[in-house]
Amino acid sequence: MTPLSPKAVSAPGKVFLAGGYLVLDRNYTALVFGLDARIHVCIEPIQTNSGVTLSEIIVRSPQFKEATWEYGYRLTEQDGGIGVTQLRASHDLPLNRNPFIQTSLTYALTYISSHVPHHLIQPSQISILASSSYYSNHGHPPSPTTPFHAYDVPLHHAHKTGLGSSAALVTSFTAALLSHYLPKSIFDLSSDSSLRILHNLAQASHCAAQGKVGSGFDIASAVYGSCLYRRFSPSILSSAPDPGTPQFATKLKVLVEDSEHVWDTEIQKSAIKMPAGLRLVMCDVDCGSETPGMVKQVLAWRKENMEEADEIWKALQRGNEELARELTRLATEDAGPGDKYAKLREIIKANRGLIRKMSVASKVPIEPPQQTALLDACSNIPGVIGGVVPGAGGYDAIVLLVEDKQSVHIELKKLTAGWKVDAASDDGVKIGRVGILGIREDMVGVRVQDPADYKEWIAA
Ligand SMILES: Nc1ncnc2c1ncn2[C@@H]1O[C@H](COP(=O)(O)OP(=O)(O)O)[C@@H](O)[C@H]1O
Ligand SMILES: C[C@@](O)(CCOP(=O)(O)OP(=O)(O)O)CC(=O)O
Repeated sequence: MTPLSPKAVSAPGKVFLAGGYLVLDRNYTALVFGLDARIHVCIEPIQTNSGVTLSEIIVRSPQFKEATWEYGYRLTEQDGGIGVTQLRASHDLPLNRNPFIQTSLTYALTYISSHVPHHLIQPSQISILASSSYYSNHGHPPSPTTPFHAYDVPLHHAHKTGLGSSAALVTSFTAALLSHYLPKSIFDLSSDSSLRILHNLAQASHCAAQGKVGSGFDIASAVYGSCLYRRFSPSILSSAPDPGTPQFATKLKVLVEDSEHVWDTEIQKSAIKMPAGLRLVMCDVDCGSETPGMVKQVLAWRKENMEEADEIWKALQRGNEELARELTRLATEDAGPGDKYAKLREIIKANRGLIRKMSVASKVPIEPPQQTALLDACSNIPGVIGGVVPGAGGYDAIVLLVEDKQSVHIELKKLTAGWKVDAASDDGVKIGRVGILGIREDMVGVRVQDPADYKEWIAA
């Protein structure tokens, strides 16, 4: 049997600029930017000398300690798809689980098995490499020729910066498997229909691994890059088939290929652009406070206060659409005389006002006072157009829209380096060090990569 050729794929992280909470409801949309922080996945056949073929797939994250996951796979009965079992490296070691990897593997292999005979799914090894901005841990590139950092800790000690690592991982991992095992006539990342298949399959895997149906904006931006996003109806995935149950393989194929035309996701790539001369800057804010359950709390408040909430939701939706329109106008038309960014500044300011209104009314720290102070200080720097607390909000990040100039970067560095809100504010939360992440927006979604680029990371 000729071995399949190695393949590599990467997918971007995201920053949710506008539409947090609104996007959970299909009546509203979100503005999501892809980032130049990517998760790369390289897959290659395992060379077996003995002629014995074990049905085994080995996955590694070579940047981290103890980050190897080995899986056995087999075709299950009653069209239940491919069953994937984690193998123990040694009897006395506990199983180190990675539900995002195991679930994506189960879903992708099951989908692949509905197109190619099971014996063609040959063993492989898969390597995962993530841009250093996904984690705030201190790492170092092991050689001058690699952009990736090695960390001295296991993955569960990595501090996430919130760029959507699991969505970028599930997307690039799924894309790498499909590209490796399926012929190009069935799956080809340069075709729109394959992107739709990847999107639907990655959404299904990500939801199953998370154990909940979110809005799916992070998978959408990992596949398509920066876009205006309207979610799919949640019932599409809440009624999705379960792995291992009879007919899982057939039902998953129908769902992923959308034979019944149920997917109502809307992705508008052309509706958002970044004007030349502007860029996004992301800041990571150190804070001891976790804010679990924010989504639940906001939705519960909205349910109880529908009228007031709808007023804010509608005004924010108008503001978010205006923001997308103005960014696109500046990117495509000649700006008139005067301060060409004046309107953009006003729109961001007004939207922040509405977000604070939402925060105060729901008693959820979406833009808490500590972040208001930081955003206001940054916005006063010449060349900073404005900023917001991204996504669900909270204490741990801000995103700024700035003129792409050295002077702006220098002033921002000065401000953030000296920033400390020591006095605990009313809510008792102190925020500490503010760091600028070395990343910016990237319009491109999932991308084919050259497997040769990862050679030094891949164990022989
Ligand atoms: N480099 C990596 N290698 C393997 N798995 C990873 C890697 N980075 C992230 N993950 C997986 O994604 C999970 C983090 O996902 P999640 O908690 O949803 O955070 P995020 O907001 O970054 O998506 C990790 O627990 C791990 O399972
Ligand atoms: C509230 C939300 O609309 C947006 C949350 O955006 P974040 O970027 O904060 O999300 P995480 O990556 O999961 O931390 C929930 C959703 O859309 O699912």
